[in-house]
Order: sequence, then structure tokens, then C-alpha cells
Amino acid sequence: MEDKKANIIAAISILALVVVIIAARVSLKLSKTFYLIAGVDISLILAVFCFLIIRNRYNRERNLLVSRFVSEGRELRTEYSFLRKVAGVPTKFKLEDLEEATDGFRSLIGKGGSGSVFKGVLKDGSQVAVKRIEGEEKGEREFRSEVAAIASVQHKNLVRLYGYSSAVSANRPRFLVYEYIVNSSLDIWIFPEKGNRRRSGGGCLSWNQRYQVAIDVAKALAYLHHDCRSKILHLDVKPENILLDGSYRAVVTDFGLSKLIARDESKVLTDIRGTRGYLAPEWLLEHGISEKSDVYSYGIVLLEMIGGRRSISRVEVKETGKKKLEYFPRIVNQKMRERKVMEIVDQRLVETNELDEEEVMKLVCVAMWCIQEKSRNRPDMVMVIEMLEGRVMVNEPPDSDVVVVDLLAADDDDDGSSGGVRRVINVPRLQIQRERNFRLPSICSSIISPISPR
Ligand SMILES: Nc1ncnc2c1ncn2[C@@H]1O[C@H](COP(=O)(O)OP(=O)(O)OP(=O)(O)O)[C@@H](O)[C@H]1O
Repeated sequence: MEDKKANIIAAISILALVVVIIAARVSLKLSKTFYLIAGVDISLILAVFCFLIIRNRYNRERNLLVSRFVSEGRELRTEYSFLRKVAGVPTKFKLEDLEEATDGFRSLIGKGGSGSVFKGVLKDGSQVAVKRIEGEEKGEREFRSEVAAIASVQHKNLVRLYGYSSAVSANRPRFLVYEYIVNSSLDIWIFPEKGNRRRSGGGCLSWNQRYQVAIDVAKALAYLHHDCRSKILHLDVKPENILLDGSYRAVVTDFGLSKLIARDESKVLTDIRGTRGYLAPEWLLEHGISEKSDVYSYGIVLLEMIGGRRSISRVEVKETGKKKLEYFPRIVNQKMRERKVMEIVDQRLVETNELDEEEVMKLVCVAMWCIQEKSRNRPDMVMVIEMLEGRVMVNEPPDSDVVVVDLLAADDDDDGSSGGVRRVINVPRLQIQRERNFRLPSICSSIISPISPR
């Protein structure tokens, strides 16, 4: 634009100078004054020409430089974003980017205890799951260090965190941006649809697929527990946090509750967090939690995959018509002792006639080892993989006298509509003191019950 203006001004000036020469020639004839004016005019015209030539050359060079810088900058940006991806550095997204990606947070794909999850597509075409974290009270620094820890974890059976968006003001939500996993979570593939509660998608995973999922999840947890710089406890292992990719391979998600612990620390004390039905007994005891608490939750998930039912469910007593809580691990324990494991397998799988009783027994035994009441009796996840992949023989687990039936699982208000799953967040950790008048608070007033056959 500037160049065009300068060129027009130069052309007008040259034209004006030529007009001046012609006018001088007409009025002054070939006098001395005419030659003087003509000389000055011609010098000015030459000066304007020179100016135009120099200016155009300068502009051309400048434009060349600019375009070189732009393309170099673009290359640098591409390289930087590539390196970020390789290094797993999370991207900081603007709220507008996420609004655009999710079409204004329109396509809700799930809702959990800590927020809602929306499907989205980023500018580069990659599909993402955007989790809006609601009611989060963490400070910005704590949030960022958690994001960095999650993003630094890279394993094919762990969901990838692409980035995050910080809260712009105190009451605005934060977002986590994950890779999108197409087949949603394991729960809709192992639990049959209930009554009139409709859900979209899902079906019945075959035995082989379930067995493969068991191995995938074990590998993800073994990596978190044993192969990361700091040991990472998941603390909320449950079917809703196990996603299935296009080939029905498991991808573990939701490190929202994860705890990083130093390698030399074997146990940590923390507030009770996690989900009812999957919490290990030690959450309520004073000796703290460890990676073995994840092993316990994993064992419960194994049993749920085998049985196609929740570990705790309400069933109707025929005689009275009343509902009572049924604890599936107790039933499994009994059937295992009676050598009748096929009776506890998901009926839909039994009908396919594709079951190998020996493999079922192996998975049941591994699950029962994982839910041993004493954490030291449970295998670690590396041992679980060895057992599942057949490199280590699986012995029959001991018959526990007492299992603390997940103290947080039973709740008198539960009408069963939650399917036995409820999130427990930040319940202050119980300080169990051996005092004479000590009573368990109402949240855990229920059951310590025998698991051995009655
Ligand atoms: N990366 C993802 N790709 C595809 N679907 C996802 C992804 N992450 C979550 N979802 C879907 O969103 C649902 C809710 O996820 P979210 O992690 O918020 O909830 P949750 O695990 O059920 O609850 P909580 O946060 O209380 O543990 C999941 O069950 C799953 O169906």
C-alpha cells in the first residue's frame, strides 16, 4: 500500500516537472532562465527516478527477507510442536480453542465425579476428549505440576494427555485434553444394560478380549508402580477408568487422583479418595496405602470382568421381597473352593461355549490373590502379568477368614441405582485409635464380614 502511494506521488511529481518545462519553453522561449529551470527540472526528474529504483530494490530485498523469516518461523514452530509431542510436553490451550474444538461443549461423552467429558476435534484434525474439571479447589501450581506428571507418563496402555487449560479466573473451570479413545469405557462392555436405563454403545466383550484387557491393565499399572521415575499410584482403578480403543485394547485413564510417591517411600497416608466398591481395606486402617491398594482394586475389576456384574449389588430376596446387598467376591470364593467356577462366569459368555475352564480358574485365582485382605499377601503387578501370561504357576489363594467388605461400599441410602458405584472424594482419613470408646463413623459403620463359606 505504502509502495503504491510512493509510486503515484513520484509519477505525479515527474509529470508536474515535465509540465513546468513545457510551460517554461512556451513562456520563456529559449532564454537563459528557461535553460536554468529545465536543468533543475531534469535533475529533479532524475533524482525521482533514482529514488524509485533504490526504493524498489530495497523493498524487494526486505520482502525476500521477511518471507524467509516467516517460513523459518513456521518451520521452527512446526519443529517445536513436534518436539513437544515427542517429549510429551502438554500444550496450554486457550478456552476459545477448546470451545471451537468441542463446538461449544456440545457433544458430552461422559460425566464423572470430577467433571464432564466432551468430544472434540483440534485444528490439526486430531480427536480429543476434553474433561471439564468442576469444583476443583487445587491451586494453579499444584494443578500444573499434576498435569506435567500425567503428561510425562507414556505407555501404550495409558491415555495420553495432550494439554490443559488453566482457569482464567477463580470461578472458571479448568480443562484437561486427552487423546480420544473410540470405544468408551469397559463398564459398558462387561455389564449388561440394566432395566430401562438405556445407554449408547457398548455390548458384550468376549472372553479372549476380557483376558487381553486384564493383561493390558496389569501392564499399565505395573508401569506406573515400577517403571516411572516416581512411583505413581492410580488410586481409582475401576471399569469406568479403563477405556477401549478400536481393537478393544485397554487404555487406563483418569489419573485425577494419582499420587506420586518417592521410590523409597513404600506407603503414604492420604485422605480417602477413590470409588466405593474398589477401595482396599487399608484405606480405613492406619498403616497407609501403597501400590498394593491399586492391586486390590484391579482384583475387583477382574472379578467384575469374569462375572459381568458389579462386586456389590442389591438383589431381591424371593421370600421377603426385600433387597439385600450381595458381595460377589464372597460368592466367587465359595464357588472356587467347591470347584464350580463356571457358575460365576458371565452367563452371556457361558452361552458362547468358548470358555476354557482352566483359564477361568486361573483368572479367578489371580483376582482372589489380588484382593487378599493383607496387602503384603497380594502380588505386585509385575507378578500378576507373569501369572496371566503363563510364566508363573498360579496357586490357589488362601481362604481368608475375614475380609473387610469394602467398608465404604455399603451405604444405607443406596437404592441400587448407582449400580454399586459411587465416588468418594476427600473423606478425611480415619485415625483409628485404640481407645475404649472408639466407634467407626457412620460412613463405615457397616460390615466386617466373613468371606469363608458359611
Ligand atoms: N479419553 C477419552 N476418550 C473417550 N472417552 C472418554 C475419555 N475419557 C473419558 N471418557 C468417557 O467419559 C466418561 C467419564 O469420564 P471421567 O473420567 O470423567 O469419569 P469417571 O471416571 O466415571 O468418574 P470419576 O472422575 O468420578 O472417576 C468415561 O466413563 C468415558 O466413557
